[in-house]
This record gives sequence, structure tokens and C-alpha cells, in this order.
Amino acid sequence: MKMRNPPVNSLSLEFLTELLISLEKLESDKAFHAIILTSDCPGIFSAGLDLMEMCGRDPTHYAEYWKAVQELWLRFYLSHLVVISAINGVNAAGGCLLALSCDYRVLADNPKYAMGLNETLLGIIAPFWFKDTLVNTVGHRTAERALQLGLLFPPAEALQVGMVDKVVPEDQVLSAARSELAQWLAIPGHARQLTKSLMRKPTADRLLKERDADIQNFVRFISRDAIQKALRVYLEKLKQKKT
Ligand SMILES: CCCCC/C=C\C/C=C\CC/C=C/CC(=O)SCCNC(=O)CCNC(=O)[C@H](O)C(C)(C)COP(=O)(O)OP(=O)(O)OC[C@H]1O[C@@H](n2cnc3c(N)ncnc32)[C@H](O)[C@@H]1OP(=O)(O)O
Repeated sequence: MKMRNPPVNSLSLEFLTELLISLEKLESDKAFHAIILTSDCPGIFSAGLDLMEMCGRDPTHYAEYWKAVQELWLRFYLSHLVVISAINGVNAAGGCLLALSCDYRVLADNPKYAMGLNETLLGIIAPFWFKDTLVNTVGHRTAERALQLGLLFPPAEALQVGMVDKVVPEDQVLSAARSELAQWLAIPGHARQLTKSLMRKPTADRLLKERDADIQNFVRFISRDAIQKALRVYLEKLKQKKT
């Protein structure tokens, strides 16, 4: 699955919906057993959630958007397919969440390709299920520091803290993901799938039990004047970078 939403693969409502539909199609076709998730945007895996979806819109839109973000995470996190990410670019916040929801992560060895949950740098908060997904991957202490500081880890550090499983030269990221896949596909499918569910269901259930409350919290939080101002300032900084 090659993500293509130029220029930065931001996860707009439309793009989230496209990803969901693609995932559902692959999952319902018995011929498919695995996905390699990668990017078609040079140097960028994903810039995360689309800030334009969270800025200057009305509460109904925020609620619809957040429901789609939840849905994408739940579907990827619990997918019965083997999902491996071949991370071939910078990968921020919501994009990093997507990679953390995969079964295995290969990152291209380029110092520009940092990844992490950098929400605090924008003046926003990583929701509890983003946090849980990170804790499940790197452990509590590393997650606590990374989340508070909004750290984006370059490849060597991402490997060292366990955020990714392998770092390889850029031109080998897809072939390394394919080689890894062979090992996962050699395991009897039902045993692997049940084990995945055993490991992940408690985390997913936390959100499933509080889904509506989580949407309401998001809408309340993102609608605050101070948060809207912080997002506008951040977007402005991104644009000014060019001048
Ligand atoms: C107490 C109660 C608590 C309740 C809590 C409830 C909920 C929690 C609340 C909120 C949580 C919301 C969670 C959000 C998670 C996210 O994913 S936020 C997004 C974070 N992403 C980033 O910080 C990345 C920002 N982008 C960049 O750093 C760079 O763009 C890049 C990816 C490194 C690429 O750099 P490059 O130089 O190649 O490109 P440009 O920067 O020039 O960008 C091109 C173009 O794209 C626009 N853009 C970039 N990123 C985004 C984005 N994420 N969304 C929308 N648009 C983006 C950029 O502005 C440029 O636009 P142009 O100038 O018009 O061309």
C-alpha cells in the first residue's frame, strides 16, 4: 500500500477514508495475507493528521474527522493481516501512530527521516490511545519522555529505543520489509492472528469503550480558542519556513 497524498501525505478526512477503504478491500480478499505500508511522496512517510481538518472548522466536522481517525487506528491496529511499514521518509505524529500500529517497522537510514509523536510541539496532546500505542512499543519511561518533549527520533535513536525494528540503507527499505514478511507468513495464520489479538485487544478495547467520550473530548479540546491559535501559529511557521 503506497500512500500518495502530496505534498506531505497529511491524513485528511478524504485520505483517511481512502486508506480505510483500501484496507477493508485487502482484508476481505482471502488471497491477501499481508500489507507493506510505504509512501509514494519522496522523503516523507506522513506529516500526520491534516492540520487543516483541525483548524477553523465546526464541531460537527471535528467529530466526523476524529471518528475517522479512531476508525483508521482501530482497523490497522487490529488487522488480521500482517502489516509491515517500510518507512521511507519523515514521519510525524498521526503518521507515526500508523507505523506504530504495524506489526514490524523498517526505517530508511537517512538522518532527515525522524519519527515520533510530536504533538506537544504544536501545543496539543497525544490522545490516550496514541500514548498507549507508544508505551506498548517503547515502554513507559521512553514514552513519557518522548511524549512530553515531543521528540522526533532520527533512525539510530528510533532503533535504539525500539520505535523501529530495523534501520537499513534507503534503497533497501522495501526489500528488507519483504524479507521480514517471509518470517511472519511462515507462522500458521490462525495462531499468529489470535496472538496478535491477545496482545492488542486490551489497548483497543480502552478506546472502544470510550469512543464517544473521546470524540467529545477531542471536539471540546480542539475548539478552544487557545488551541486554535496554537495550530494557526504552527501552520504559519511551516509556511514561513519557505521564505
Ligand atoms: C485535557 C483534555 C484532553 C483531550 C485530548 C483529546 C484529544 C487530543 C487533541 C488533539 C490531538 C490531535 C492529534 C494530532 C496528531 C497530528 O498528527 S498533528 C500533525 C503533526 N504533524 C507535524 O507536526 C508535521 C508538520 N509538517 C512538517 O514538519 C513538514 O511539513 C514536513 C513533514 C517535515 C515536510 O517538510 P517539507 O519542507 O518537505 O514541506 P513543507 O513543510 O513545506 O510542507 C508542504 C506543505 O504541506 C503543509 N503541511 C505540512 N504538514 C501538514 C499537516 N500535518 N497538515 C496540513 N498541512 C501540512 C505545509 O503547510 C505546506 O503547505 P503550503 O505552504 O501551503 O505548501
